[in-house]
Amino acid sequence: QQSERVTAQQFVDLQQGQNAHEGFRRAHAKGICVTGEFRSNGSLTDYSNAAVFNKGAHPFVGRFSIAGNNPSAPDLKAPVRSLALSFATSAAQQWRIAMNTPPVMAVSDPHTFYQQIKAIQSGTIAEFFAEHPESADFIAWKDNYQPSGSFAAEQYHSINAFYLTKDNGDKQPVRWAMRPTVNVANTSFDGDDALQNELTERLTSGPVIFDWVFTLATSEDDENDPAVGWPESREQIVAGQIAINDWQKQLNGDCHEINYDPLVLPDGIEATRDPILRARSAAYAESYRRRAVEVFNGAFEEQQND
Ligand code: HEM
Repeated sequence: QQSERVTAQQFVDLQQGQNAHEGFRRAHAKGICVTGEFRSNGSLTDYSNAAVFNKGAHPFVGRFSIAGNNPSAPDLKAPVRSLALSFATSAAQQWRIAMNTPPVMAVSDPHTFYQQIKAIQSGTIAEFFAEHPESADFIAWKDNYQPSGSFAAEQYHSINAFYLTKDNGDKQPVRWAMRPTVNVANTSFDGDDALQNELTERLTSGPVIFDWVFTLATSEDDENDPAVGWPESREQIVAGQIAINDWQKQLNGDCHEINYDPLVLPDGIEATRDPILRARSAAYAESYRRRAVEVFNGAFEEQQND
């Protein structure tokens, strides 16, 4: 059955909870800014006009985060870890990407996702899953997922599909993932900032590298449904590697004022009709508007004078 429709404001009200943390993102509130470059090998230029795929190095401003609305939450307790990237090849050609550790969502539309968040908050998620057969792929992932000891050792997924496009009208639906190049089963870091501290320590000895892997859908796959995984036999193309070189604390870092809106796309990448993408864009804008007003009104004045 179709869930009741919800607005971006209702989403953000629900996500921020009773006591909003002023000036912070209403979801993925705890994070760390990073910078680096995408070293493109040029292998996607047959599929897309996006300048980012031209062979060479393309800088980005990124952010590792954990899901949740609390900017001081314990890193190792979060069920989902995330990586966001922002490429700006020119003022008009920007690409904002926000990825999570699960490869799929548990539901296919925003209104049902709203009900899922309510179920998590009220402790009834088992009942929710029992009533939602479309959650099967998500649950299969969740049951096998072992959180690693490092942001560098997770695999981050686009979840939603997009089109790679060419000027001649060719359109290839894809999902992508950042595939880690290190294996870190556990960490010796503890405390609330274990993952951030592990990352900053790791970066003192060199960049953190991921392979950027694109999976090409066939006509058998529904690119508009983020809850259904695609068969492992689908063709994959490694477009190059992202290399993260440096970090900044989020409050004074370059990522803080970026809204990683998944509909900010350059020429050569287009949105699918997946309704979650529109809901994300609207909710991120609402969250951004709230935090921007609070920062303007002095939410961080004390911290910035430290
Ligand atoms: C309807 C579904 C969703 C809603 C309503 C939603 C909502 C939000 C909101 C309100 C923010 C804070 C934005 C800001 O203030 O800058 C956020 C951040 C984020 N979301 Fe979502 N989200 C949804 C689905 C997803 C999905 C499917 C993914 C992964 C592919 C995702 C990944 C992220 C990440 C990584 C961030 C943090 C980005 C950053 O570092 O700034 N979200 N989300």
